[in-house]
Amino acid sequence: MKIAIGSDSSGIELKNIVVAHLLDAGHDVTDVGWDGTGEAEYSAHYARKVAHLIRDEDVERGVLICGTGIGISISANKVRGIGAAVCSEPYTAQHTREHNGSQIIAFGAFVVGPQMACAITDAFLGAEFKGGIFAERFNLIAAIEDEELAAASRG
Ligand SMILES: O=C(CO)[C@H](O)[C@H](O)[C@H](O)COP(=O)(O)O
Repeated sequence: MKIAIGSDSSGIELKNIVVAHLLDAGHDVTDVGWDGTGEAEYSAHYARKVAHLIRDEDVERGVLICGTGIGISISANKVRGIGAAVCSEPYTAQHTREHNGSQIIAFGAFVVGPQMACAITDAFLGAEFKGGIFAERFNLIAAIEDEELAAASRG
């Protein structure tokens, strides 16, 4: 599977572990940084890069890591059509793909250790969107975004 991954400075050690885990499993991984050189950007920067790769269909799924997973997931969710979910265990990671159609999983390096991070990632990648009633619910969420954008453009 084609997967993009990004983190801020707080998440870089865990990101490197997850990247190695994904490569071991045979995935095609695009690491958008931080790369450990120079000064790291705030997590929003890496969130946007991963979200754009998903939006442009260059990759199928994304993984984002910051200290808590919160700032980086909120940032990714600002990109139209993107669903990024913060998860601290595998059940929620599987569920958010199956029920919410999330394309990105996020977690915090201050919150989960390497084994849990890899288990969360595996559960997310192993799950598929169920469609049906969940597609109808997905569309209800998407409608909020569309209507808010339309309202903002009307001023
Ligand atoms: O982006 C975040 C929160 O919104 C992250 O959790 C950060 O990693 C956290 O705030 C720590 O930041 P720092 O600059 O690495 O100390």
